[in-house]
Amino acid sequence: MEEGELPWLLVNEVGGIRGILHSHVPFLKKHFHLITMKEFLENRKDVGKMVQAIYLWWHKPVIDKELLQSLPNLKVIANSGVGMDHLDLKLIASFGVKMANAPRAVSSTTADTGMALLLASARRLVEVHNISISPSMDYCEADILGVKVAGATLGIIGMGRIGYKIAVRAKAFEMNILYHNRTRRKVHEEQAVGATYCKKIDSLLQQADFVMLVVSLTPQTHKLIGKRELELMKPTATLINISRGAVVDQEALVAALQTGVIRAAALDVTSPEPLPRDHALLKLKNVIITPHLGIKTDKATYMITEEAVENILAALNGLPLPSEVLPS
Ligand SMILES: O=C(O)C(=O)CO
Repeated sequence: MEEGELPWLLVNEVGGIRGILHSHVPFLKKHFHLITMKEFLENRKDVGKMVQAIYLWWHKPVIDKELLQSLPNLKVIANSGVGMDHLDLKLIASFGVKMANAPRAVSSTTADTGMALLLASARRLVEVHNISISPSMDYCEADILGVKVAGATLGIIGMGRIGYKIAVRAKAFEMNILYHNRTRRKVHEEQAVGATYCKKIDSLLQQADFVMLVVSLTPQTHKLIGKRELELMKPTATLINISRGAVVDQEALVAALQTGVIRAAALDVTSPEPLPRDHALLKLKNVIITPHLGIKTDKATYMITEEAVENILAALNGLPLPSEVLPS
């Protein structure tokens, strides 16, 4: 690379379903020479050795051994979100490549998504919207009775940054808050949001009216919520998932929703995404599904790009990465 030339940043595409947003391009171009996967694949040899960084947008491009081998000067991969379960962290590290995520940018907006799903499910917003726009607009009162949120108990499984921000929001909605986390929060943090620690998930499941999943997907959390756990929940309880689809045994969830083991589910994440159009979950009235809305607001996505740039520039300048992720 010539002195003064911008470092080369590989992105999947610009625009489209899996491309970075057009509105982020001017900012990225201030710092990098942008190159898309299509341009890279057309001229692998010449472009490959120029690329020093990758910005992953919604898990794309796929990082595999072949790609890593074709990028001999790659220094860093920045992810446009907090979950890194789509990456083989050990493989990437074995190429001497650093990795970063974007925890600062994502937490408030993802917490908002969780609360939006909780409220929408409690008050059956999708069902009543459909009633409201139907030609007959006919309903009896029982059709629209929801669940009272104030005074209800929310069980948060995963009390990291996002989980904590959900607790902040739930407190404002006058909910009682239980949480489970690998490590207990400090007492003053618990007190600030009025949250009670449950060492055992089972006790949280038995008490909560709403259970919100906010854990990362790891081998330990894969199918964390299965038939047994669903059966521990109250028949009046609602499951909300904003983590990853694979944290729930989806077949068990379908059965639980069909047979009244639990009241309802609100899912921002499924496995796979999107679900096949004939999937049983899409046919249930007591389910709300959103398309991994997570962080998707204009401001939060822009902040993610800013956080990614900050991490990439740190890595390229040999400085500590503000949000480095190490293989466990
Ligand atoms: O940050 C992430 O990994 C998300 O999935 C946000 O929804």
